[in-house]
Amino acid sequence: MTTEGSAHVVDHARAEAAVRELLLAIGEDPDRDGLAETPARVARAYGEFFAGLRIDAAEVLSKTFEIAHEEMILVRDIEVYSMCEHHLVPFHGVAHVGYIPAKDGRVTGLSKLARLVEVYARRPQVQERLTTQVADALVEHVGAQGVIVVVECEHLCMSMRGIRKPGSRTITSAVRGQLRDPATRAEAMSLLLGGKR
Ligand SMILES: Nc1nc2c(ncn2[C@@H]2O[C@H](COP(=O)(O)OP(=O)(O)OP(=O)(O)O)[C@@H](O)[C@H]2O)c(=O)[nH]1
Ligand SMILES: [Zn+2]
Repeated sequence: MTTEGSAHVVDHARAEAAVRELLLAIGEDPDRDGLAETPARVARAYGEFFAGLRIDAAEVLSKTFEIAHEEMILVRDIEVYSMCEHHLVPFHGVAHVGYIPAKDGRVTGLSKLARLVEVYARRPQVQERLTTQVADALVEHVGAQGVIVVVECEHLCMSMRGIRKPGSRTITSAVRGQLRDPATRAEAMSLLLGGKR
């Protein structure tokens, strides 16, 4: 998980004051034993939740290497934890990221695909933007000739509040370049769903 340096991503004093205010707003006593350290804990947790705001996708994808592979590379079932920007509650699920390398056959490390998902998930987000940002970063920084990103998440803002429909899952996809071609896209989808359905 990409949480390195996360302790520094929020203004702790400000976050702690805000959490204390929230506790007062809901009618709690922020000084009672169990809550006394909560503002500090929440500030640290927010440092992790939003660590992606301070990580540059270009840097994550800066190292590539030559393996002369010109076919699709797909990493499936990358766990996603993000925060809905409307309600600041989590949405979570999986991302599948596939790409066709640049013409020069240079690829990025497999773990970097998961790190890339983290960069954009660990921000106030909507699922559509997360999906397109991951796709666009692979085109921009790796020179991918084609990209497919599929994200499938449950939004707690739809489960534990509001419409209260636990178990509903939202699926978003983004395709770029050669993956727009129906045959290539069909191959990607079969790899993506392979062994699952
Ligand atoms: N498109 C999209 N919508 C999202 C995402 N996360 C949450 N939402 C939706 O954002 C909308 C915000 O709607 P509002 O009417 O402004 O807020 P609300 O009154 O809290 O809405 P309800 O959730 O319907 O109670 C809701 O319909 C949420 O389901 C997301 O990732 N993508
Ligand atoms: Zn929400």
